[in-house]
Amino acid sequence: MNCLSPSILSADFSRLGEQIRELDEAGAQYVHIDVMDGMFVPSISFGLPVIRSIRPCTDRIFDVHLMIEEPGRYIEDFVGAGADLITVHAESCKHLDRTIASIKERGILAGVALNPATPLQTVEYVLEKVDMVLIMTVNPGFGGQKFIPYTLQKVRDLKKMIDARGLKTDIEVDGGVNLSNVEEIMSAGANIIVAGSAVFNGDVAENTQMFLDILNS
Ligand SMILES: O=C(CO)[C@H](O)[C@H](O)COP(=O)(O)O
Ligand SMILES: [Fe+2]
Repeated sequence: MNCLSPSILSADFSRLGEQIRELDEAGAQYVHIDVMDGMFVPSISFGLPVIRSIRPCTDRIFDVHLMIEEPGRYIEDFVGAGADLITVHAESCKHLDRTIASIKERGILAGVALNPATPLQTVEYVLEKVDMVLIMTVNPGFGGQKFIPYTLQKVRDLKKMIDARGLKTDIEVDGGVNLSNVEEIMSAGANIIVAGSAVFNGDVAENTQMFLDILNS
């Protein structure tokens, strides 16, 4: 199934609850929550108290993308705050296998993210252990960047790797996705689509609906 995961990094934070309810009513299946620590990536976004406070706004899947150093230190806290799916960057974990196990032990979904230049081989041995692989299609740290074209081939190669093993692992793409390139990205094999600026710039409900029409076509 194809799902939309709007990134609230581009939301109007003064009306965050209201905007999340708008996404929910428009039918977005996930809410993508970008946590940045100013170390793994240059920016600092928001963290646990914000996630806790928006949790009552929707029952949609909280898709928490941790762009923080050694995320293994905080898994319990993010589960407690309401995460349904936690994605950690392979580049940020000294012990990726242990961090994935710590997410799965808590009964939620686990994802592993790769920066654009990180080889797919990095997930080769843990592929069976995760529910999702997130292919970064921009360098992480900011919303509103331009999609990096070579990452499309990476999505195709990952899809091949997953199919060859008979797995059903989800492929999420994140960064620079818009209404003009989303079809090509889905054709490459992605089934969970993150979009921040393309959803929140303009009419949120209308943009969500336009993405969902493409995802469901
Ligand atoms: O992880 C991210 C940045 O590191 C964001 O999820 C991503 O950039 C979404 O924003 P946009 O769709 O505007 O590119
Ligand atoms: Fe993200």
